Amino acid sequence: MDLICQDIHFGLGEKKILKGVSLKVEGNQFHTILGPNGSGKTSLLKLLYRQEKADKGLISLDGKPLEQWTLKETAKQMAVVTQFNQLQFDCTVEEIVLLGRTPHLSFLQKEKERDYALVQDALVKVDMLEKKTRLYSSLSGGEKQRVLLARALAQEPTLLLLDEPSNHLDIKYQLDLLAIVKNLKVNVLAVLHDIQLACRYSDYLYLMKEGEILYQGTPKETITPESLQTVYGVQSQVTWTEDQQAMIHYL
Ligand SMILES: Nc1ncnc2c1ncn2[C@@H]1O[C@H](COP(=O)(O)OP(=O)(O)OP(=O)(O)O)[C@@H](O)[C@H]1O
Repeated sequence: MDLICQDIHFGLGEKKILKGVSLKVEGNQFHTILGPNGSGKTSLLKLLYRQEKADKGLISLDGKPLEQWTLKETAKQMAVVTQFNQLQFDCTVEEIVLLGRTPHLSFLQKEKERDYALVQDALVKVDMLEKKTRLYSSLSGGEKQRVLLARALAQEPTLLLLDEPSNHLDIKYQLDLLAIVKNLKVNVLAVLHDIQLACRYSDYLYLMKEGEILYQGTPKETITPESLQTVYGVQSQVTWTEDQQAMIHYL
Protein backbone atom coordinates (compact mmCIF):
# COMPACT_ATOMS: atom_id res chain seq x y z
CA MET A 1 0.00 0.00 0.00
CA ASP A 2 1.49 3.31 -1.09
CA LEU A 3 1.24 6.37 1.11
CA ILE A 4 1.35 9.97 -0.03
CA CYS A 5 1.12 13.02 2.24
CA GLN A 6 0.68 16.38 0.58
CA ASP A 7 1.10 19.68 2.39
CA ILE A 8 -0.05 18.41 5.78
CA HIS A 9 -0.78 21.01 8.45
CA PHE A 10 -1.64 20.12 12.02
CA GLY A 11 -1.87 22.12 15.22
CA LEU A 12 -3.02 21.78 18.80
CA GLY A 13 -4.50 24.98 20.22
CA GLU A 14 -2.22 27.83 19.24
CA LYS A 15 0.71 25.54 18.54
CA LYS A 16 1.50 24.68 14.93
CA ILE A 17 3.03 21.20 15.00
CA LEU A 18 3.20 20.28 11.30
CA LYS A 19 3.67 23.06 8.77
CA GLY A 20 3.21 21.70 5.27
CA VAL A 21 4.72 18.22 5.36
CA SER A 22 4.81 16.27 2.10
CA LEU A 23 6.25 12.78 1.74
CA LYS A 24 5.87 9.51 -0.13
CA VAL A 25 6.27 5.93 1.03
CA GLU A 26 6.33 3.57 -1.92
CA GLY A 27 8.44 1.09 -3.89
CA ASN A 28 8.54 -1.40 -0.99
CA GLN A 29 11.29 0.69 0.50
CA PHE A 30 12.29 1.57 4.05
CA HIS A 31 11.69 5.25 4.76
CA THR A 32 12.74 6.90 8.00
CA ILE A 33 11.88 10.20 9.61
CA LEU A 34 14.62 11.65 11.80
CA GLY A 35 14.55 14.86 13.76
CA PRO A 36 15.03 16.42 17.18
CA ASN A 37 12.62 15.98 20.09
CA GLY A 38 9.36 17.78 19.52
CA SER A 39 9.84 18.22 15.75
CA GLY A 40 6.48 16.56 14.99
CA LYS A 41 7.47 13.01 13.99
CA THR A 42 5.02 11.17 16.25
CA SER A 43 2.28 13.69 15.45
CA LEU A 44 2.64 12.88 11.77
CA LEU A 45 2.34 9.13 12.43
CA LYS A 46 -0.75 9.76 14.59
CA LEU A 47 -2.43 11.40 11.60
CA LEU A 48 -1.62 8.33 9.50
CA TYR A 49 -3.12 5.88 11.94
CA ARG A 50 -6.02 8.24 12.58
CA GLN A 51 -5.49 9.05 16.22
CA GLU A 52 -5.50 12.71 15.12
CA LYS A 53 -6.88 14.54 12.10
CA ALA A 54 -4.95 16.95 9.87
CA ASP A 55 -6.17 20.56 9.68
CA LYS A 56 -5.20 20.83 6.02
CA GLY A 57 -3.60 18.71 3.32
CA LEU A 58 -4.18 15.32 1.75
CA ILE A 59 -3.20 11.88 2.99
CA SER A 60 -3.83 9.13 0.45
CA LEU A 61 -3.36 5.38 0.46
CA ASP A 62 -3.03 3.75 -2.94
CA GLY A 63 -4.35 6.96 -4.45
CA LYS A 64 -7.53 7.08 -2.33
CA PRO A 65 -7.96 9.68 0.46
CA LEU A 66 -7.47 8.18 3.92
CA GLU A 67 -10.98 9.12 5.12
CA GLN A 68 -12.52 7.07 2.31
CA TRP A 69 -10.96 3.88 3.69
CA THR A 70 -12.78 2.00 6.45
CA LEU A 71 -10.74 1.13 9.53
CA LYS A 72 -11.02 -2.56 8.70
CA GLU A 73 -9.80 -2.02 5.12
CA THR A 74 -6.75 -0.13 6.33
CA ALA A 75 -6.09 -2.66 9.11
CA LYS A 76 -5.78 -5.40 6.50
CA GLN A 77 -2.86 -3.58 4.96
CA MET A 78 -1.43 -1.15 7.50
CA ALA A 79 0.25 -2.23 10.74
CA VAL A 80 1.52 0.08 13.43
CA VAL A 81 4.19 -0.54 16.03
CA THR A 82 4.53 2.18 18.64
CA GLN A 83 6.48 2.09 21.85
CA PHE A 84 5.08 -0.60 24.07
CA ASN A 85 2.16 0.43 26.18
CA GLN A 86 0.05 -1.05 28.90
CA LEU A 87 -2.94 -3.05 27.75
CA GLN A 88 -6.39 -2.63 29.29
CA PHE A 89 -6.57 -6.36 29.90
CA ASP A 90 -3.88 -8.98 30.18
CA CYS A 91 -3.28 -11.63 27.52
CA THR A 92 -0.66 -14.20 26.75
CA VAL A 93 2.01 -13.44 24.19
CA GLU A 94 0.39 -15.80 21.70
CA GLU A 95 -3.04 -14.22 22.14
CA ILE A 96 -1.64 -10.77 21.48
CA VAL A 97 0.11 -11.86 18.31
CA LEU A 98 -3.05 -13.63 17.16
CA LEU A 99 -4.84 -10.27 17.39
CA GLY A 100 -2.80 -9.32 14.32
CA ARG A 101 -5.01 -11.71 12.34
CA THR A 102 -8.30 -10.07 13.42
CA PRO A 103 -8.62 -7.69 10.44
CA HIS A 104 -8.40 -10.68 8.09
CA LEU A 105 -11.22 -12.61 9.76
CA SER A 106 -14.90 -12.02 9.15
CA PHE A 107 -17.37 -11.54 12.02
CA LEU A 108 -17.23 -14.48 14.47
CA GLN A 109 -14.93 -16.40 12.12
CA LYS A 110 -12.48 -18.59 14.02
CA GLU A 111 -8.80 -18.49 13.28
CA LYS A 112 -7.60 -21.17 10.91
CA GLU A 113 -4.45 -23.22 10.68
CA ARG A 114 -2.80 -20.59 8.50
CA ASP A 115 -3.45 -17.90 11.11
CA TYR A 116 -1.73 -19.99 13.80
CA ALA A 117 1.13 -20.73 11.42
CA LEU A 118 1.64 -17.00 10.80
CA VAL A 119 1.63 -16.36 14.54
CA GLN A 120 4.18 -19.10 15.09
CA ASP A 121 6.36 -17.74 12.31
CA ALA A 122 6.19 -14.20 13.71
CA LEU A 123 7.12 -15.41 17.20
CA VAL A 124 10.12 -17.27 15.80
CA LYS A 125 11.24 -14.17 13.90
CA VAL A 126 11.28 -12.03 17.05
CA ASP A 127 12.73 -14.83 19.18
CA MET A 128 9.71 -15.05 21.50
CA LEU A 129 8.35 -18.50 20.71
CA GLU A 130 9.55 -19.98 23.99
CA LYS A 131 7.65 -17.30 25.89
CA LYS A 132 4.37 -17.66 23.99
CA THR A 133 2.38 -18.72 27.06
CA ARG A 134 3.70 -15.91 29.26
CA LEU A 135 1.44 -13.02 30.21
CA TYR A 136 2.27 -9.82 28.36
CA SER A 137 2.33 -7.89 31.65
CA SER A 138 5.13 -10.10 32.94
CA LEU A 139 7.50 -9.27 30.08
CA SER A 140 10.41 -6.85 30.07
CA GLY A 141 10.15 -3.66 28.00
CA GLY A 142 12.22 -5.10 25.18
CA GLU A 143 10.23 -8.34 25.15
CA LYS A 144 6.97 -6.39 24.97
CA GLN A 145 8.37 -4.45 22.04
CA ARG A 146 9.23 -7.65 20.21
CA VAL A 147 5.75 -9.07 20.83
CA LEU A 148 4.20 -5.94 19.33
CA LEU A 149 6.41 -6.35 16.29
CA ALA A 150 5.32 -9.99 16.02
CA ARG A 151 1.67 -8.90 16.11
CA ALA A 152 2.39 -6.50 13.24
CA LEU A 153 4.18 -9.24 11.28
CA ALA A 154 1.24 -11.62 11.74
CA GLN A 155 -0.97 -8.93 10.27
CA GLU A 156 0.90 -9.32 6.93
CA PRO A 157 0.93 -5.58 6.27
CA THR A 158 1.87 -3.94 2.99
CA LEU A 159 2.52 -0.68 4.84
CA LEU A 160 4.25 -0.74 8.21
CA LEU A 161 4.45 2.32 10.48
CA LEU A 162 6.99 2.22 13.28
CA ASP A 163 7.37 4.84 16.00
CA GLU A 164 10.72 4.48 17.73
CA PRO A 165 10.29 0.72 17.73
CA SER A 166 13.76 -0.06 19.01
CA ASN A 167 13.77 2.22 22.06
CA HIS A 168 13.68 -0.55 24.65
CA LEU A 169 15.82 -3.02 22.80
CA ASP A 170 19.44 -3.90 23.38
CA ILE A 171 21.69 -3.51 20.37
CA LYS A 172 21.30 -7.11 19.16
CA TYR A 173 17.53 -6.86 19.08
CA GLN A 174 17.65 -3.36 17.57
CA LEU A 175 19.68 -4.76 14.70
CA ASP A 176 17.42 -7.83 14.47
CA LEU A 177 14.24 -5.73 14.44
CA LEU A 178 15.45 -3.43 11.71
CA ALA A 179 16.76 -6.35 9.65
CA ILE A 180 13.43 -8.21 9.98
CA VAL A 181 11.54 -5.12 8.90
CA LYS A 182 13.90 -4.46 6.02
CA ASN A 183 13.60 -8.06 4.79
CA LEU A 184 9.81 -7.85 4.69
CA LYS A 185 10.14 -5.84 1.47
CA VAL A 186 7.01 -3.82 2.14
CA ASN A 187 6.52 -0.07 2.41
CA VAL A 188 7.92 1.08 5.74
CA LEU A 189 7.76 4.46 7.44
CA ALA A 190 9.76 4.50 10.66
CA VAL A 191 10.51 7.19 13.19
CA LEU A 192 13.97 6.55 14.60
CA HIS A 193 16.36 8.52 16.77
CA ASP A 194 19.58 6.69 16.03
CA ILE A 195 21.02 8.32 12.92
CA GLN A 196 23.58 5.59 12.37
CA LEU A 197 21.00 2.80 12.48
CA ALA A 198 18.65 4.82 10.30
CA CYS A 199 21.36 5.20 7.66
CA ARG A 200 22.20 1.54 7.75
CA TYR A 201 18.65 0.26 7.13
CA SER A 202 16.81 3.05 5.34
CA ASP A 203 16.52 3.54 1.62
CA TYR A 204 15.25 7.07 2.03
CA LEU A 205 15.39 9.61 4.87
CA TYR A 206 13.26 12.59 5.81
CA LEU A 207 14.96 15.02 8.17
CA MET A 208 12.46 17.07 10.12
CA LYS A 209 12.75 20.20 12.23
CA GLU A 210 9.97 22.24 13.85
CA GLY A 211 7.21 20.66 11.81
CA GLU A 212 8.91 20.85 8.41
CA ILE A 213 10.96 18.46 6.32
CA LEU A 214 14.21 20.28 5.67
CA TYR A 215 16.23 17.54 3.97
CA GLN A 216 15.34 14.32 2.18
CA GLY A 217 17.02 11.72 0.02
CA THR A 218 19.22 8.67 0.37
CA PRO A 219 21.11 8.50 3.67
CA LYS A 220 24.29 9.66 1.99
CA GLU A 221 22.56 12.62 0.39
CA THR A 222 20.76 13.58 3.59
CA ILE A 223 23.19 13.09 6.46
CA THR A 224 25.87 15.72 6.07
CA PRO A 225 27.69 18.03 8.49
CA GLU A 226 25.52 20.86 7.13
CA SER A 227 22.17 19.07 7.67
CA LEU A 228 23.16 17.87 11.16
CA GLN A 229 24.15 21.42 12.06
CA THR A 230 20.90 22.88 10.72
CA VAL A 231 18.56 20.27 12.15
CA TYR A 232 20.20 19.26 15.43
CA GLY A 233 22.58 22.17 16.00
CA VAL A 234 25.60 19.89 16.33
CA GLN A 235 28.95 20.04 14.61
CA SER A 236 30.17 16.83 13.07
CA GLN A 237 32.30 15.08 10.51
CA VAL A 238 30.60 12.35 8.50
CA THR A 239 32.31 9.55 6.60
CA TRP A 240 30.77 6.52 4.93
CA THR A 241 31.69 2.86 4.72
CA GLU A 242 30.99 0.80 1.62
CA ASP A 243 27.93 -0.82 3.21
CA GLN A 244 26.12 2.48 3.84
CA GLN A 245 27.21 2.86 7.45
CA ALA A 246 27.63 6.46 8.51
CA MET A 247 30.57 7.16 10.77
CA ILE A 248 29.57 10.33 12.58
CA HIS A 249 32.22 12.06 14.60
CA TYR A 250 30.65 14.76 16.78
CA LEU A 251 32.99 17.70 17.33
N1 LIG B 1 -1.50 16.58 23.26
C1 LIG B 1 -0.63 17.58 23.10
N2 LIG B 1 -0.85 18.81 23.62
C2 LIG B 1 0.01 19.82 23.43
N3 LIG B 1 1.15 19.72 22.72
C3 LIG B 1 1.43 18.54 22.17
C4 LIG B 1 0.57 17.40 22.32
N4 LIG B 1 1.11 16.36 21.64
C5 LIG B 1 2.26 16.83 21.10
N5 LIG B 1 2.45 18.13 21.44
C6 LIG B 1 3.59 18.97 21.06
O1 LIG B 1 3.80 18.87 19.67
C7 LIG B 1 5.19 18.90 19.36
C8 LIG B 1 5.53 17.71 18.50
O2 LIG B 1 5.41 16.53 19.29
P1 LIG B 1 5.76 15.10 18.70
O3 LIG B 1 5.48 14.11 19.75
O4 LIG B 1 5.08 14.95 17.40
O5 LIG B 1 7.32 15.26 18.45
P2 LIG B 1 8.42 14.16 18.11
O6 LIG B 1 9.21 14.71 16.98
O7 LIG B 1 7.80 12.85 17.92
O8 LIG B 1 9.28 14.22 19.45
P3 LIG B 1 10.19 13.10 20.22
O9 LIG B 1 11.40 12.88 19.39
O10 LIG B 1 10.52 13.82 21.49
O11 LIG B 1 9.35 11.88 20.43
C9 LIG B 1 5.92 18.96 20.69
O12 LIG B 1 6.28 20.26 20.96
C10 LIG B 1 4.89 18.46 21.69
O13 LIG B 1 5.09 19.04 22.96
